[in-house]
Amino acid sequence: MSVKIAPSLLAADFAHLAHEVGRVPNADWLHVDVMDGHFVPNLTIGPPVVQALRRVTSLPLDVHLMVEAPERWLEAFARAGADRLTIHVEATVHLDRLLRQIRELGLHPGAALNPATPVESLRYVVELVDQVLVMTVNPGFGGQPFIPGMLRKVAEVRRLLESQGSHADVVVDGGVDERTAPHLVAAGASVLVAGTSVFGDPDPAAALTRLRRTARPPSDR
Ligand SMILES: O=C(CO)[C@H](O)[C@H](O)COP(=O)(O)O
Ligand SMILES: [Fe+2]
Repeated sequence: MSVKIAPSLLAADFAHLAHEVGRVPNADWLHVDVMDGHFVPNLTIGPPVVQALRRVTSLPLDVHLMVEAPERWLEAFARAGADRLTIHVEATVHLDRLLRQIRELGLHPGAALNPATPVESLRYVVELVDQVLVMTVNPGFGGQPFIPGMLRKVAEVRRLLESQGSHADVVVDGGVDERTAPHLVAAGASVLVAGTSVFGDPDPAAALTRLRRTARPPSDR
């Protein structure tokens, strides 16, 4: 299974988003971080920006909702043209219902875990998700250092999925770079979200290619 790379636009130049999207033609997905100033202490972007991005790219738009009461926003992001919609398990007491709603809207549902949230919280929704996002930093900001303990968690998520016959993607988000990527892939990650390590590079496409290479087995680099 080849690893997918999803550059995070959080680290791109917001004044020139269309240009930034054009700098990562080799991406598999584009990761869009939505923050509401409540679930996380930061505010970013909403459906109008996703709609604008939809007009300038055919890459899958992977929307990561870091918002309270995500049920208020599912339809709006579906209408805006999101392809994949990930909600945090900590943000709702109706995880099962919302994951089903995302599927009914025609999108790929995802569930995200903050660093302190146990993998066990996913046990009864495995069949409802196309991806599990493991936060490898605390959500809210780009450019933070990777939390090493999350490697064990990635492996635990992969084991839980496999135990139920699920081939859902395991997405890792936060502090992913050429140093951490090989460990994350070895632990079971299949999608690497990378903001700073891609858009912080003068040549984001080259940085993405390097990241993809480090994610391969050493014999295949
Ligand atoms: O969800 C996020 C933050 O909450 C971002 O996707 C993540 O931080 C990516 O940024 P970086 O690669 O710079 O760590
Ligand atoms: Fe994210």
